[in-house]
Amino acid sequence: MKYFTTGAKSALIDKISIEEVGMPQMVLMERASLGVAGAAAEFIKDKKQKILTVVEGGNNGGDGVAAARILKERGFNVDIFYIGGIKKTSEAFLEQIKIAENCGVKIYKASDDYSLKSLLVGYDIVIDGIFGVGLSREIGGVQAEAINIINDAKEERQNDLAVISIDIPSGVSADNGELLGVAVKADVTVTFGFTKVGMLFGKGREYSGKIILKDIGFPACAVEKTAPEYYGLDIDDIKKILPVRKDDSNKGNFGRLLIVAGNDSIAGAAVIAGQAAFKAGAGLVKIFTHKDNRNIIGAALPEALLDVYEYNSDSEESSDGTNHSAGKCSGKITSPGGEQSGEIISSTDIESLVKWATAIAIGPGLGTSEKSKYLLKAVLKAAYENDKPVVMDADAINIISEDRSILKNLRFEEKKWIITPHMLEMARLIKTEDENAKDALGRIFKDRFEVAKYVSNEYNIISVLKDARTVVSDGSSRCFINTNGNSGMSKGGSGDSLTGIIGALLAEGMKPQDAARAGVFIHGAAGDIAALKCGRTSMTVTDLNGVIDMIKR
Ligand SMILES: NC(=O)C1=CN([C@@H]2O[C@H](COP(=O)(O)OP(=O)(O)OC[C@H]3O[C@@H](n4cnc5c(N)ncnc54)[C@H](O)[C@@H]3O)[C@@H](O)[C@H]2O)[C@@H](O)CC1
Ligand SMILES: [K+]
Repeated sequence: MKYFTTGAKSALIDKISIEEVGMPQMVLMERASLGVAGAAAEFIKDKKQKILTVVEGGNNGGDGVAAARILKERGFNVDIFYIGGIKKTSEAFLEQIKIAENCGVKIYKASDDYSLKSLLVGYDIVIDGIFGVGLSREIGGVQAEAINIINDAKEERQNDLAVISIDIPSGVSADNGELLGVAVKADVTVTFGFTKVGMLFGKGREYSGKIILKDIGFPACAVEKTAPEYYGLDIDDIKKILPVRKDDSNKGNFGRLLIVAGNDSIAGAAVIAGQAAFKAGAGLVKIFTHKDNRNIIGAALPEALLDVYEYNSDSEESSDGTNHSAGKCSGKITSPGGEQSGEIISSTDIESLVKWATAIAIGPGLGTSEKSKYLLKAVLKAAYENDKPVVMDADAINIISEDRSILKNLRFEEKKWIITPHMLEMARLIKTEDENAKDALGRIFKDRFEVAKYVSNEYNIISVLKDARTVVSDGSSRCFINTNGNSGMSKGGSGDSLTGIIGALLAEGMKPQDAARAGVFIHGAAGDIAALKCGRTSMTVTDLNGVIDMIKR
């Protein structure tokens, strides 16, 4: 397991390490600077290249000054530009300036009328030590000017100017990846102890470039005392929570997943979810879908069991009952305004389908018509009454967004169900009456963890907030952040695949929180293998589904 820290948590780890454990600040700073110098030396290679370390007067600047001194001692051609615009310079920074001057490092001060713009022309590399995790508000004035000069020079000179940020690109919020006014666009960021949460998401991710994580010796007791909330898992952690597939077993040992998906003439989502479920290890998969999909799904996924329903609206001739002799009526549907009515006819009633399953996945391609609403409500009610785990995605979420009482009325004592909205679906799910989806989306970007946590507690379920980095919340203060996966997965069907994987893991008996975390991890890892095999541009969800089993091996 690895932790990710916010700005406040990083500062607290510093503080406890220094004030309570007794680590001298200058020791931590020296180790941080050695880390920066080492990473920079590896990146630079040609010692003739000229490096300009641009600093402010906080501890991030202190790291910058110390790194410049270490690089100089190692024979690199390095100078410092000191902006000098913050009110309170840190003592460590001032001490580092003294040491650097004693070691003969040239320091250009803006207060001596040196211009960063003119100076920068003569340099090949910028080391950014302007702000670190102490950044607390929008950047303006001289620091914004310096950052714009660096970014403009980078834009103009592209690969002829490299930018290395210390700890976090100056201007990126360590908490959510948003830019506080302006931010340095780095090629490389050398970060200390823990990757900052803001470097994983949105602009923060883009601006960080390649992230190099350096252990600078924060004592474990200091870290534990701060109880970091955000964490990631690696393949070994995931393997520990996956069910063991014993040799002495049969298909009945690996669960029965009921997938309620598809709509008249929409079969693809059900096929993708079913494929993924088999690949993720489900013993039996039954798809419950519209009768029109029978032949397509039967041909595309012959290993799946299939149960179909027929929908007769009142306006159709077949609604006279004559066609129903072979079927059981699952329910009559009337829209609230009475504008649409009809009935769902299936050979197996919904209660029996749900009872057969060890878990249920519902939503892919389901549609949002009255018929789809009826199906969702009937399946969830039966699942609730029969104590079955459920994963809900896509149209299931869209329907719930319109009528949140569906979920609110089915609250278990424990969190047994999983919901997997992407950012827009989440926005629809949380938006208040006087808010539009765009504003709700803005709230998610500001604090996705809080939103995921809110949904988890509001409905007493596990929430999986899907994005380039997916977050899983069980409603506690701790959140899992998944860091694998790639842009090749941003394609139609990707969510259906995740639903199938999570459904399979639930059906195999995993706890919902574990099924959600492992499902998201397996999905991302399979996406990475598919990208290696086929390339991000051309990989498809079928390619991803095809390699799911490789992660479980
Ligand atoms: N404290 C420690 O012991 C260590 C700190 N380290 C470094 O120190 C950094 C944190 O240092 P600091 O806490 O001094 O903070 P920073 O160096 O990030 O920022 C300096 C100061 O700028 C001011 N400031 C914040 N936002 C501003 C804005 N928008 N405009 C103008 N001024 C603003 C604040 O007063 C802040 O303290 C880390 O990111 C890391 O690089 C490392 O040396 C490891 C050890
Ligand atoms: K920085």
